Amino acid sequence: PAMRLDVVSIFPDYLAPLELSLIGKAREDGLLDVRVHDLRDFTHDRHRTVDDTPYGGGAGMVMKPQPWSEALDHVLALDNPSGARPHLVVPGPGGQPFTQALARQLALEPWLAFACGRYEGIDERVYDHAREDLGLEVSVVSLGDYVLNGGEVAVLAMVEAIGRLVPGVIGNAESLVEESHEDGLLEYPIYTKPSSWNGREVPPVLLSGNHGAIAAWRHEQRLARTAARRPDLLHASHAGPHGDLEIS
Ligand SMILES: N#Cc1c(-c2ccc3ccn(Cc4ccc(CN5CCOCC5)cc4)c3c2)n[nH]c1N
Repeated sequence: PAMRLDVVSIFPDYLAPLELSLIGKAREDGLLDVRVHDLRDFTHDRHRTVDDTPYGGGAGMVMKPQPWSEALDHVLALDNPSGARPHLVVPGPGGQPFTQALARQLALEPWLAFACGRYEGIDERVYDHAREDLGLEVSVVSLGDYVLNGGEVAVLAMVEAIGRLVPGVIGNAESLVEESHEDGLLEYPIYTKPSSWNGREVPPVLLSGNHGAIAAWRHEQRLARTAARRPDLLHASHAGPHGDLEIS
């Protein structure tokens, strides 16, 4: 059965890229069932109001609870005769870090619903309502330590990271194995034809056909790159036989 992904946003067009390329193809192949909903469809005033001023003062606006409550009811009722429950994922600057490990966990779930906030965020009672009244698991997740204006960009990234882990979405499965962050080291440099370009040569070892030497060179390159760019990812298990981190 397809993995179902619902996204609620006041900017549904922001999610249009999910109709393209890999995710788009996975949708055509019935591997992913992606539905985008406009939060304003769940307002009832003439101005389709979704925000208001914060109690207790402070800058900016807060998203009102009622539209979110009706949007979640709609998502839960749509094509859901069994009454199954989605895992509600809410992007937020204060959320738990979105990592490859979390992407792998979420890729195992049959149904994810994403709430894209804007302004200063969503009234806290929506989270309480979702957990306590709707019985949903709710996770607040952050892309990283920088400030965005809303959750849509984060959902595009999360849906791509999660979607590509769903079996069948990526053609050759082996490309999923050899990739950064899977065993904690960054990736090695990659090259393709021509072997000489702009007076620059491809490292000869890669043309040697000596697969042992190629594997050793690639591991060495991954260690060096990780040491240079992400020393935080290096730990004892990457030390060489001499107990040192073999970095040239
Ligand atoms: N994922 C992810 C994100 C987001 C993200 C995700 C969702 C929403 C919804 C609204 N915004 C805007 C926004 C920005 C900053 C703040 C903090 N406030 C603290 C108190 O002072 C005022 C500011 C709140 C809301 C969002 C931002 N940002 N960065 C990530 N990695």
